Amino acid sequence: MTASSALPLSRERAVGIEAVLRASRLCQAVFARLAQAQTVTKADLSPVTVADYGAQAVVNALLHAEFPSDPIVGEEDAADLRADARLAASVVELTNSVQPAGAAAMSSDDVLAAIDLGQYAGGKTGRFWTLDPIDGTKGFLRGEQYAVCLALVVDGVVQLAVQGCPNLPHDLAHPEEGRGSLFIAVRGQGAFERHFDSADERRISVSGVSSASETQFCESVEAAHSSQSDTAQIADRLGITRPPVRMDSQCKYAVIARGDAGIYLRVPTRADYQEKIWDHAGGSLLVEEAGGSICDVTGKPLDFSLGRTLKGNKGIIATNGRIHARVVEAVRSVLRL
Ligand SMILES: Nc1ncnc2c1ncn2[C@@H]1O[C@H](COP(=O)(O)O)[C@@H](OP(=O)(O)O)[C@H]1O
Ligand SMILES: [Mg+2]
Ligand SMILES: [Mg+2]
Ligand SMILES: [Mg+2]
Repeated sequence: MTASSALPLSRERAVGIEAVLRASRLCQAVFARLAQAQTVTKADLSPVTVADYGAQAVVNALLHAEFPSDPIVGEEDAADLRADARLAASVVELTNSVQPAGAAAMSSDDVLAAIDLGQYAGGKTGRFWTLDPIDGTKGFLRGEQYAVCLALVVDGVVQLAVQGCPNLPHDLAHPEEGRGSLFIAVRGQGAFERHFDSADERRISVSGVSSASETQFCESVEAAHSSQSDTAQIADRLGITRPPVRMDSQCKYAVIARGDAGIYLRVPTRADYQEKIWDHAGGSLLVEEAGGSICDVTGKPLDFSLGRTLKGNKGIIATNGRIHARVVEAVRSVLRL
């Protein structure tokens, strides 16, 4: 089923899908070409690859061509590329490799300027896009899960999500049967999945389990991003006996939205860490539109209106909805909140 063009945000939805598919193709090409993608280290010590820059250039350029007055809150900026001509040249080559046939090639200046369109501050009025060109860069580098995550925020509320998950199995129990899904949600219109090789969409919904002990929970692979000792205690308190599903990136939101797991926990490892809006905007809408619930570890709704970070929130709890209150109670009790 495909959403009718009469529905709200249908043009944004179609452009978002095209942008995320192009960026996902670019990332897959980088991984295939470079066993060890060229990486540089940003000030926060997170790895960033030529694919992160290229994917941000591709998405921003298309958004800017279609919606020239919409600002963009993107994770990356071109400062390191301006200081490294070789790195910049490989990003320019990559960006041009996924432009449609017949499109004029982007110059180095065009590509760097497109990346830097992502520096908007965000906030509570008007509309802006938020982009994580590769969420889960560490997963990408390991050949595991990562996601290209795009969302549209209007007056502080997420209205559209398009998320590409190139390595995600169509069926987690049968990874050999195919990988690569796109997840799409528009507020009020439901959540959908389509495979990379087909335009057919199917509506997805969260799992129907009504007891937390019967489900599995997901969390980060990286122990520095979420406290795995706290989540083990929370799982214990909920009577969950199955091991956690550890997965990088917002693919975790997709598997909650699709009903593969019932709970996603992200428990802060440091008091001063502020979650970034591009790490949660799209995923949170996917879960809500699939029938689930989301809040922070204190039970507060996520607030995307405060700038580039979720500075009013700490951590994340996303569930299938039916078990939400019970999970929030267990998290608060273990974390003594
Ligand atoms: N100390 C920390 N706590 C929580 N998240 C962190 C973190 N340091 C980095 N991150 C974020 O965790 C994201 C990956 O999420 P996950 O752990 O679910 O795979 C990273 O996104 P990028 O890979 O886009 O940089 C980064 O923004
Ligand atoms: Mg990063
Ligand atoms: Mg991220
Ligand atoms: Mg990223």
